[in-house]
Amino acid sequence: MNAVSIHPSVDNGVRKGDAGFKGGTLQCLCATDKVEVKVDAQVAHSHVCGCTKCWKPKGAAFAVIAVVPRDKVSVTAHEEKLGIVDDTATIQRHACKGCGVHMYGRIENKDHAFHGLDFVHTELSPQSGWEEPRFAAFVSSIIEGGGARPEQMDGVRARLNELGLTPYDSLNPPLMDAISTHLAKRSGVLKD
Ligand SMILES: N[C@@H](CCC(=O)N[C@@H](CSCO)C(=O)NCC(=O)O)C(=O)O
Ligand SMILES: [Zn+2]
Ligand SMILES: [Zn+2]
Repeated sequence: MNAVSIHPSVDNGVRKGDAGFKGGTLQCLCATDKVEVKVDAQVAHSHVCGCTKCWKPKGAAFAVIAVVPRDKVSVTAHEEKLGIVDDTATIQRHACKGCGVHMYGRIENKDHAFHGLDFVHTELSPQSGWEEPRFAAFVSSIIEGGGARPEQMDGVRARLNELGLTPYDSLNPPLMDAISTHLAKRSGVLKD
């Protein structure tokens, strides 16, 4: 049974980003007429994600994904090649119709805890210095997506721990708490 590749950018160890990094560009994988997206800030909450919806490079079980304020994200070339993958999903992923890469994911629902943040794949950038992934989300989902067999999961979680990417089967506690806090305020359970 072949070893599971977490993601090519972390399989040999996680390289730290630069605290002073101020952003850069993302490019799709088409050979010509690349879609280009400018991200004018360092990202936050970078993580590897095993969910079935996030774009992953070929052979990788996980995506690398992070968030950035939506007003820092702009499409600077070949916007005409972008289409929404699934407009019923919470995160509307704008993908290149040529190569399939997701250029940014946006939450349009104003009542969502993460409204105002876009999801981006920093590996699409020629610049280095982006915040490194710090945890692993939706680890069990890699079975659902075909990235691993159930009996490989102990090894996958051990490798994630070794890489310093604590594995969770949802998002990490701070992000899950943020979602829950938002819902508790909306329902009135949590006041002020
Ligand atoms: N088992 C499902 C879970 C998918 C899921 O909930 N993914 C999260 C995180 S994506 C980035 O971390 C999510 O918020 N999804 C909303 C959306 O994708 O629109 C599966 O794996 O499919
Ligand atoms: Zn493309
Ligand atoms: Zn995901």
